[in-house]
Amino acid sequence: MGLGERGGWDKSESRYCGVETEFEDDMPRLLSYNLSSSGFDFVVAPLMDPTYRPSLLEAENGSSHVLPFAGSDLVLSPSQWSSHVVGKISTWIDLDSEDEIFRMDSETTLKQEIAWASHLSLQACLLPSPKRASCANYARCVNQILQGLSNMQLWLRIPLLKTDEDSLDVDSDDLRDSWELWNSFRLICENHSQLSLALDILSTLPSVNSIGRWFGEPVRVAIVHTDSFLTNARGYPCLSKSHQKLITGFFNHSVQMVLSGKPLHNIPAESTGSAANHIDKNVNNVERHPLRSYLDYVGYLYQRMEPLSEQERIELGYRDFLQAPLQPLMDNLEAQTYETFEKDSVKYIQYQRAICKALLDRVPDGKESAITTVLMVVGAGRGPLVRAALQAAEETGRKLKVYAVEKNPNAVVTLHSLIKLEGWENVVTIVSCDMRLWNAPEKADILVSELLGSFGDNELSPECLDGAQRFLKQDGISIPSSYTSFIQPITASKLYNDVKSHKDLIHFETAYVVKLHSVAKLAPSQSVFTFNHPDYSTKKSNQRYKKLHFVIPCDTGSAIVHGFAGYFDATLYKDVHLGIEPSMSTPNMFSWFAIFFPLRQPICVQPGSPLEVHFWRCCGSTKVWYEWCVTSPRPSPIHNSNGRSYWVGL
Ligand SMILES: C[S@@+](CC[C@H](N)C(=O)[O-])C[C@H]1O[C@@H](n2cnc3c(N)ncnc32)[C@H](O)[C@@H]1O
Repeated sequence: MGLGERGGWDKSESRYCGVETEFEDDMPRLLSYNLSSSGFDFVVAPLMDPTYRPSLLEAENGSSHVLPFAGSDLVLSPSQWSSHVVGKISTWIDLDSEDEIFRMDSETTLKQEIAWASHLSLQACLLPSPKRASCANYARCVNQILQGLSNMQLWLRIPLLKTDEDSLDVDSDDLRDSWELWNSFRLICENHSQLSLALDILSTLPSVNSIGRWFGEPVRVAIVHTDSFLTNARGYPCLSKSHQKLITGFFNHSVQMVLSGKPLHNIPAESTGSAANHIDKNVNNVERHPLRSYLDYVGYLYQRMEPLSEQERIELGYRDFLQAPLQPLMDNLEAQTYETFEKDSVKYIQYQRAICKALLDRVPDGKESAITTVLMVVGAGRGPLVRAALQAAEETGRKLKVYAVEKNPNAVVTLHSLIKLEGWENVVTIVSCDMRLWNAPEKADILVSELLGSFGDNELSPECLDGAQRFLKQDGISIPSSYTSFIQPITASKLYNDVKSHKDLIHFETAYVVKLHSVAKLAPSQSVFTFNHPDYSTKKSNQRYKKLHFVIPCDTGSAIVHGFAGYFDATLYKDVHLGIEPSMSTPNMFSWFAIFFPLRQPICVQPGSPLEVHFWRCCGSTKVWYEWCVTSPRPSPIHNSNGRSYWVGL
């Protein structure tokens, strides 16, 4: 059973699907019935007889009773318990009941069952859904248990439910938005990383926006009820298009499935065996598990998914993994990093297209042999942009003189051998120097650079190009000619917990490079800072300040903001752009992941009411840094004041 976090969707893995069962005191029988021939990977089974109440038993037997657990620990091997059984905590418990005896019984039972599950080394227990909106005592007790828990996960069961605001009485006590229930529970439990979610998928689904929120939450399992299934023309269970999309989304996020409920479909006794039918037929007439056709359908949805591309496979290990940002000026990149960049052919194709257009604008047709364009690649690395420039010259028939300027002496070694190998000695001059300090022997027509970070200007492209602008002709062209950063609020429980695990302020005030995956994007991104090159304005400054208002769509419901995802888009030249802002990202380009600006305290936002955010780009004599804060719906502290935690050295 892949109950821990899986790396992600992978066709070579077996699927992980469990079944929810009734209490059965013969555990080995329960397992053999549901697993071996029936195809499930694990059972979600009650650990204790549901008729048991501590107070009744104590009254009858005093304290010397044996708890009515489902068999002793000896009935299964430790690995069977741990791989094939998820403990289902008694559903009758209500720790917020008005009835004190019942409440005490509930607490005792919860603790006894979890203690037993820990003794068995189960990987997870399913906690029943809170019975009421006010569930402080339940959450308090679970939090207490979490403090002493070794590795086990607690999956809080929550129905996937959100009603339209106007479809309920104002005074009704009915649950309107189950996310609120989850949110208050996990806040009381201080976002404990071993508290996660089991979502009950019902026959009616909430809006797409509202479902989207859950993808930023720690959903471990989706419990699909048989009554959520429709019936296809052949009498077999199937799911609506929106349910299919949801289940596929869960598969993509390593969420396991559990089937629950009684079979509601009368499967035709005889199957035709038609190839068009996706259901795996029981040709041998062996008695089938009553939920087998439901399991087959879920398996079919799994198999039907597009396999991951090679690039996605490579990136699997980076998903939702916080990476320390680069210090590109202070540090020198390693060969391995250059190699990764150089594999991204899409990036260089875009640069080549931009350089072609610039060359054609610079040198009109008919003047090809009369004019030599001086092109400088500043920050040339190991030479891929030099190659792109020379290919553009060949493509357009323009004559080129190239300077390759690079401050990393190790990359310069590679540049020298590349130029020899390619026979570019007569066209390319290598300059081993920081572009801000170089005294160029002549001025450039075209200045080509790629000094961009995930947030555009965060690797100090503006400061470096300010230094290089001195040797660009007055009418010269900079590629890129501009770049803009973007942010959007996100729910990102995993990232938040990872930042929090460091237990210090520094980590909450650092921007991380992350391959975002299990996040909910709560509103469209908005532009933050733009830089244009060249920039001859007299009051030029690279300091920036921007105030932004995000509005969470009304049908989303309330949501929690753990921080901001950051992106960039760069205009290389005219209509040639390159970037990672999701709505206009360059397809198949992989050089940049997004950036993540965390918040020290997650902020809950109501739909329709604005989230006001401030971002500053600050510049000192030795460093550049960002500061950020939220002012509405409630103020947050300023993050990274004076660049005390995170900065980029000049
Ligand atoms: C992101 S890499 C790009 C390398 C290469 N152009 C490519 O596309 O693969 C940026 C390069 O610029 C260099 N660099 C950064 N700041 C520089 C500066 N001020 N002067 C010269 N080179 C610089 C770095 O050492 C690094 O090799």
